Amino acid sequence: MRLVLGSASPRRLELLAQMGVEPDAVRPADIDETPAPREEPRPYCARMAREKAQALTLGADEAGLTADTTVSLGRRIMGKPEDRAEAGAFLRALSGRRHRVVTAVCLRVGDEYRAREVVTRLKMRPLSEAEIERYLDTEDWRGKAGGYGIQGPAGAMISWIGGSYSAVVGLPLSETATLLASIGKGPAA
Ligand SMILES: Cc1cn([C@H]2C[C@H](O)[C@@H](COP(=O)(O)OP(=O)(O)OP(=O)(O)O)O2)c(=O)[nH]c1=O
Repeated sequence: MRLVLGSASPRRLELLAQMGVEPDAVRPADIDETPAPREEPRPYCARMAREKAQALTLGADEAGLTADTTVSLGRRIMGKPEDRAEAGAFLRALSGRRHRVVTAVCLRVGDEYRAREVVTRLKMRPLSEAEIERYLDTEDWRGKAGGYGIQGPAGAMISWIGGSYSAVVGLPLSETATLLASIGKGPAA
């Protein structure tokens, strides 16, 4: 069976490569990422991963892998910031607080959807306004949920993590390996 990665994220491709998996094709799935009224972060994230999988066009011999990463501060959903001002607002809200990063991964095989969700807890140390502005200047926040990337300069802002580092970066390696094993692929096959 061929594996199609339904993602435009270079991180997801790299994380697959880290476990020795190279997809046969990469087909980014474009969906509407607007949360529903009062939708909570975890169900929202699971719905996004599933809708990305549903949006994929797959051949009969193809399985599709998609994922979604969402930062959650209490019930608040923080997706990819629209602009610098929104990234700054996210960071000011996260500064000195604990939050969660939810990553949902979905494997579509025919009309069957096999899904996993991973919740990682993190603590961001208090950030000064000057530090936030310097980070925003790096542009590293672009395209990253919550307006930060733990794998870049923002790694120095995270004082504690409980859960899966790879899930925060975009793909939980262990759970993805389990899903891929169900189609005979990856390190756990
Ligand atoms: C919190 C955090 C998120 N991110 C990234 C992972 C995801 O790429 C992004 C969240 O956006 P997503 O909507 O999950 O993914 P995407 O739009 O980049 O790609 P696609 O939907 O095509 O798969 O934030 C980091 O790289 N590091 C981090 O520390």
